[in-house]
Amino acid sequence: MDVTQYHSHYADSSLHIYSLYPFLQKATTSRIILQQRFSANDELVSVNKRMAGKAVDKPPTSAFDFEIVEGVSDHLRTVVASSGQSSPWIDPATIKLRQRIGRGVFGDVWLATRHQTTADYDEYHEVAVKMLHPMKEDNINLVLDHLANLFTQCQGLQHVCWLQGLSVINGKLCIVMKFYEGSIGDKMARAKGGKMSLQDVIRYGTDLARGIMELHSKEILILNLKPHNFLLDENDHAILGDIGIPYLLLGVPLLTSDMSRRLGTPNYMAPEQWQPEVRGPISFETDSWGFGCSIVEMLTGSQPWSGKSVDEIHKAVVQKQEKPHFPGGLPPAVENVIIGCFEYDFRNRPLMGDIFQAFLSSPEAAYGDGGWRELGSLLNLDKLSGSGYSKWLVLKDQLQIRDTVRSRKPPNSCKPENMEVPEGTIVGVERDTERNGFVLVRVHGIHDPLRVHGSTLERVTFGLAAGDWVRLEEDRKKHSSVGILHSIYRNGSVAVAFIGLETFWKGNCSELQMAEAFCARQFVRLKPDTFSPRFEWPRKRGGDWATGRVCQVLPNGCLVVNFPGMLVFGDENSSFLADPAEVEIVSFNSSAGIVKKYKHLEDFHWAVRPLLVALGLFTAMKLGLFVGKRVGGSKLKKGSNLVIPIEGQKGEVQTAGNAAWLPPKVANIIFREGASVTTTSR
Ligand SMILES: Nc1ncnc2c1ncn2[C@@H]1O[C@H](COP(=O)(O)OP(=O)(O)OP(=O)(O)O)[C@@H](O)[C@H]1O
Repeated sequence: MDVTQYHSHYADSSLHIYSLYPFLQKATTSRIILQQRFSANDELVSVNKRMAGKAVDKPPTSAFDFEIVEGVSDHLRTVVASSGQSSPWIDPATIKLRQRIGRGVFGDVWLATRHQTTADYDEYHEVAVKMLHPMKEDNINLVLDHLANLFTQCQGLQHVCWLQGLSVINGKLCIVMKFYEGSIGDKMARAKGGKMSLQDVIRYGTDLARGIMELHSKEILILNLKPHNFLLDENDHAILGDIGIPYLLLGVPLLTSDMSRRLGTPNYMAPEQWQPEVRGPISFETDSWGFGCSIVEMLTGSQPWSGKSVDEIHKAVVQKQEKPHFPGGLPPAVENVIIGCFEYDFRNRPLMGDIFQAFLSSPEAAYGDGGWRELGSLLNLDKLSGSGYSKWLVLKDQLQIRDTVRSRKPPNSCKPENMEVPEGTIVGVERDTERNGFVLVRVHGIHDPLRVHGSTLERVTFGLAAGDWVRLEEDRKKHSSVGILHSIYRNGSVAVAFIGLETFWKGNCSELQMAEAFCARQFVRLKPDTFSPRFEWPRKRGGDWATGRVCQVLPNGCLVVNFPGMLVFGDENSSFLADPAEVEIVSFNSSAGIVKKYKHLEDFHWAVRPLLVALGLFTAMKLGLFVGKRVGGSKLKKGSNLVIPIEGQKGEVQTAGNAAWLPPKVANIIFREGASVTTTSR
């Protein structure tokens, strides 16, 4: 293929972008030819001059002396849109990189010039080019495919950075975008104290929530929300500058990758974002966390977790489950929604629509001059978040007439505790309280419908409700076979979270079976047929697998397990993860025989065994002394305390009182009988 064929090839808009890759090497040649054509063609110069108000005087001769047509004309936008854009391809020869303006984990951003020419006009425009880091050749087609899809999805979105096309320059994939005036991050850097007025935060926040909703409606997650990725247009509107590159590159190995930062920028990353296949999956609500962090930064002028290393942030967010601090005194709706953004379990966070509503309902006008009035000290959100289901979780499913419903189980519980509605059908929804109101439920055997608050009910479709534990009929190696159902639509399509998957598994409820539920405080051990568990699992002294206690259930069913029966020293890891498909529940009742029951008792606390051993010795001693005294003729009155002489001790010491050093549960077990044992010195 010669250069002419190559150009006509690209002109064919139906051409699929990844079929172009083998010919990219020729791009440099084609650029030279294009420039020669310009230099020789005075006609084109006069065409330029005819472009009202946007003419350039002479054609550029090098990569750095283009004259720029200010802004991006609507004309160009129309041309791009009307070209059908079935091929988003931009000839690399028409792009001149001028200056690098940023370097991120996924690539560099360049200020560049794009040359566009038709029979009627000839224009040079400033564009921004996001040049992705090099990747293995095998992956290029896959990423191009994703990019082409992203490009199509993003066309016409109002609050998202305008993508002009895709190209490959020097073998690197490039996203060509409109060049914007600057970012919110830049504006903050110039502002006093590095922060913004509440008025601006609410105004920009509303714009951004709109942009995020636009992308979410196309099933695109952004995963990299931060003030430097919020661009400002010529009308001072905030535009989403990152169109979900981390999401796009999910699972694609990059040649130069910092794995800890592959899924976003640490300061803004949600707990599940650090290891989505273990603590995930990532979801729309992952962006709610990033949005919350960005708003906090815009309000305070300091980055969440500023001054902490990546490891420290990981520890704070993922392990200690800490939340960023933010100032009080915000409009109540905004404050509530931001508190919700920092829920550890993403199901309890608001969706972007909820955030948008909260920002929209907080008119900045109510705050006078828009000055930031900081009321009180920083709020620690740890204290604010309550237990139980959040309002945001309940709002995610709107009940409708004819839905089958049942009472919701309390959170962290396997069994329903108050089944006011074991199963019923919605026959009425209160209209004036649509989003969070009462419903009428017809329950079998009860004459009149019950009036119940919608938040206490969950929808049951084909026998399943969100939150149920499910098993995939077909066993798949990559991910666990047991997971948690997150949503079930009325047509039976489902989204399930499984360990091993970074995003939801989507399918039909007919592929699922109910699975045994796990909840906090249950004891679990590896199933006998599990020889190499997915996660590290400790062994007892004898070499058998230890039994642990579930302290948390993650949204994908991953169990966080502690081992109270094992003594932990210093910094040793005290909590482990477990795949629910690999463990079984252990309980006193299910432990057959006295030996197994005793062994299970040892799982409650590491001190049980030494104490019982000590108690056994002690009892033996008591018995020995008693027998000795009987033999020696001394008589103890019935009911009197047993007195044990101890060398060198003065006064009476109640051993039961000494149980204060014991953990309370162990103390209860051992001293439950209320035996009074006294020691005294001779
Ligand atoms: N279309 C654009 N117009 C103007 N400036 C842009 C555009 N896109 C990005 N920028 C700016 O370029 C800089 C670098 O952006 P980039 O997104 O690559 O870096 P980053 O935000 O540091 O890292 P990353 O997003 O990869 O985590 C940012 O300051 C951003 O504001």
